[in-house]
Amino acid sequence: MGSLDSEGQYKVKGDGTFFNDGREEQLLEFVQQKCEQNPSNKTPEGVLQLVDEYGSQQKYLMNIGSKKGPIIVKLITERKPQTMVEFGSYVGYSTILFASAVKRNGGKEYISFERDTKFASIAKALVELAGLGDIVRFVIGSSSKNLFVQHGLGQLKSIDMVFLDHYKPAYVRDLKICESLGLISRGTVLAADNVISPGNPSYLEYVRSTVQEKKRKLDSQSEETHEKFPERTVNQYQDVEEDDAQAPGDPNIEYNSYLVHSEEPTGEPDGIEITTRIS
Ligand SMILES: C[S@@+](CC[C@H](N)C(=O)[O-])C[C@H]1O[C@@H](n2cnc3c(N)ncnc32)[C@H](O)[C@@H]1O
Repeated sequence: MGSLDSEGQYKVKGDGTFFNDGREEQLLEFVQQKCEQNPSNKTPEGVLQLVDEYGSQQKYLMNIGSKKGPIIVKLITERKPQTMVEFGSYVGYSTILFASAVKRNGGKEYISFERDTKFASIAKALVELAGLGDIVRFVIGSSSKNLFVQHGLGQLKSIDMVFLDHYKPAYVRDLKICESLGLISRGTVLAADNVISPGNPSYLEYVRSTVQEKKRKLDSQSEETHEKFPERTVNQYQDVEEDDAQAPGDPNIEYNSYLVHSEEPTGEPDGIEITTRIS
């Protein structure tokens, strides 16, 4: 992966548009050109290095980056997941970084859920350039609906590790769907990005709750709301319809959960919540 020192930090996000303004197509062209000029770039490390180069020298990209990424690579190396699922591919940075680690550690499949067709096709092109087309499968559309679809088709039977990095209010909803579908087994590990920046209090509350607390909440039928998220986070994908696929979850599942502090590729403080099902 691209090893960036403090001088190689990504461009700051800024207050305006920070994605879907042509930069993703520009990135793909940049990486393709560099790979044509020098085919030795066509490896996971080579492609990630080029994406990092674009993010630090041209425009900000909402990738996990080279500071938080290794936290999850270490988990993959320790736990050796056979099947890993990711929510939110964007341009495929985390897909390449984590699928490469899954493959190195004997895993079979990396399934990446991405709502946006254009982002998914850019991610797919970069994954192919990185030589990981044999292990990565993209599922395009809303993650919540597609979890039901994939499960119904028999294409998703169990998950060993999950990386959550999509619409922040959907973390709890998709985890509950996975629980209800029986996809979360004892030992399944969840790694949730951005729990400090922009933050995800509802998710942290859910994975840190006791069985009794979850049962009480389910009994009182309290609804998930967007109240605990900054307006910018709720409206980030405002051009898409709100998801209606839901499931109650399994309150009997017990998790062990802890926060690992780290940084965004811009240097901004952030953290990853690591959660393991213990019973
Ligand atoms: C922060 S980016 C992902 C970055 C990527 N994981 C990485 O680190 O390289 C979030 C992505 O989630 C996607 N997304 C948002 N809501 C989604 C949903 N409900 N289902 C699937 N993808 C979603 C967005 O289109 C966007 O590409």
